[in-house]
Amino acid sequence: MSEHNTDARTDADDRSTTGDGLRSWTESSGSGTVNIQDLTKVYGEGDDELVAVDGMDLHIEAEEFVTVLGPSGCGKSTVMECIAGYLEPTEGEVLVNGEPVEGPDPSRGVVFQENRLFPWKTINQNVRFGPQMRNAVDEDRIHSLFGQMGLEGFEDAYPHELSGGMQQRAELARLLANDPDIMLMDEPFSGLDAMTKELMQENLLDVWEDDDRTVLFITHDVEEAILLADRVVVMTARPGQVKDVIDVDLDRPRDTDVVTTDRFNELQRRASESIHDEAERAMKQAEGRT
Ligand SMILES: Nc1ncnc2c1ncn2[C@@H]1O[C@H](COP(=O)(O)OP(=O)(O)OP(=O)(O)O)[C@@H](O)[C@H]1O
Repeated sequence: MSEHNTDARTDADDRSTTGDGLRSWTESSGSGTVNIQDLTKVYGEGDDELVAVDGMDLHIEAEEFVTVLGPSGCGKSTVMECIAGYLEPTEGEVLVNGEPVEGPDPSRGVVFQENRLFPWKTINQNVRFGPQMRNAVDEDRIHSLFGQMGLEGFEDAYPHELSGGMQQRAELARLLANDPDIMLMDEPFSGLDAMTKELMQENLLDVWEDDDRTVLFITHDVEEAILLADRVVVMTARPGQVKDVIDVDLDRPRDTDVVTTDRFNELQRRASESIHDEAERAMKQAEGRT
C-alpha cells in the first residue's frame, strides 16, 4: 500500500455515514481525497477489445483543484467515471477517503458538458431534487445557491428557457445542493462562448475558494487547465496514463487576469509542449496509423 493510501485511510476513519449509508449533510465537508491505483479499464472483448486506461496512478489531496489535460480519446472521461462510480475498473481501484468506490454517491457530484437537468422540471425543482431524495433539503442553502450562481428570478423557469451559460450555472447549483466533497467536471464549459466561459471560470473559482471541496476538472483547453488548477495532470494518448504533473504556483485568489503574467505563459508553454506529442499520437491512432 502506498504512503498516500495510508494517509487517505486516516481521513476515512473520520468519515461518518447516516443510517441509510449516505453521507450526512453536516458531516460531508472536509474530506475528499482520491487515490487512483494502478487503474486499468478495458472496453469490449476479443477483436473489439480496447484498453482505454492502463495502470494509471494518481493521488488527489482533499480540497485540491486538479485539472486533467489529454488528447481526445485518451481515457479522461473513463477515469472520471470510475471515480464517480459509474464504471467499474477492469483492474486496480479508486479509493475515495480511503474506501473503494462501489457506485455513485451524492458526495461525488458530476457535471458534464451537456447538462443533465430534467427538462420537465423548473430550475428550482432541479436544484432541490437531490437533497429532496435524501430528505435533506436545506432551504437557506438552496436560497443562497441561487444568489451565488446568479439564478435569482429564474427559480420557476424551465431549462430550455435559459441560455447555455445559465443552464450550466443551474447545473452547478444542482451539484452544489448536494454539498459534495468532490466535484467531477467533464469539460463543463467547452460548449460555451468565450465570454460566458470566462465568467463561469471565475464563478467556479469563487465557489471553490469559498468551500472545502476537491475538484477534478477535465478540459482540452490548456489556458483553462492552468487558470483553474493547483496541479495540471497531462495524460498520454490511449491507453491513458499520467505523463506529466505540473504544479501551478500562481497566487490565489485568482481571476482571469492572471493569464497575462509571465509565469502563466511559462506554465502554458510547458503544458502545451507536454501534450503536443500525445496529441500527435492520438491523431495517428484516430487515423488508424498505429
Ligand atoms: N462504452 C465504451 N465502449 C467501448 N469503447 C469506449 C466506451 N467508452 C469509451 N470508449 C473508448 O475508450 C477510449 C477512451 O474514451 P474516453 O471517453 O474516456 O476518452 P476521453 O479522453 O474522455 O475522450 P474525449 O477527450 O474525446 O472526450 C476512446 O477510444 C473511446 O472511444
